[in-house]
Amino acid sequence: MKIAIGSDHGGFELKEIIKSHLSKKGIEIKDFGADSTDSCDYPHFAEAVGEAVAEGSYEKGILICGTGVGISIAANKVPGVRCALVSDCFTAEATRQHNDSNILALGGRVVGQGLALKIVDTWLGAEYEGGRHQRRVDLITDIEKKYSK
Ligand SMILES: O=C[C@H](O)[C@H](O)[C@H](O)COP(=O)(O)O
Repeated sequence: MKIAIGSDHGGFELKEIIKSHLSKKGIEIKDFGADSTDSCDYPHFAEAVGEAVAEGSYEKGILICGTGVGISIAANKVPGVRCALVSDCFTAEATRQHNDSNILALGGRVVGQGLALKIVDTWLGAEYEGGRHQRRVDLITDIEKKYSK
């Protein structure tokens, strides 16, 4: 599995912890930045990771900012991205099973490191269920197409 990851300064420390955690599991990770805790702008990283996932270069993505809100809003502007902001393990599992989310967003100032890693493992390990959920995912895609140029 190839994972694209990105953060702003507010998510930088958690990004490094997640990278280390996933590397130990043998998961291939591409870091799209940021490279430090210097103040920067989360939409750049959301766009880069969003495009990498939407075009299929990476199967899934992980994005982290201070709250996870800004970076998830920005990522969801990229057609094909279904980015879920998650702060509990139930939602981590359900958003894969029901929404086929392809990017996980976390708040580096919200969730502790231990919970964040549990969320990442749960999200990566859960499978999309399809069935009745596919109709709803297709309806999301229809909205996206309606507003695309
Ligand atoms: O949704 C936005 C994110 O939480 C940002 O990480 C946050 O707004 C950055 O704030 P500041 O520039 O005060 O560190």
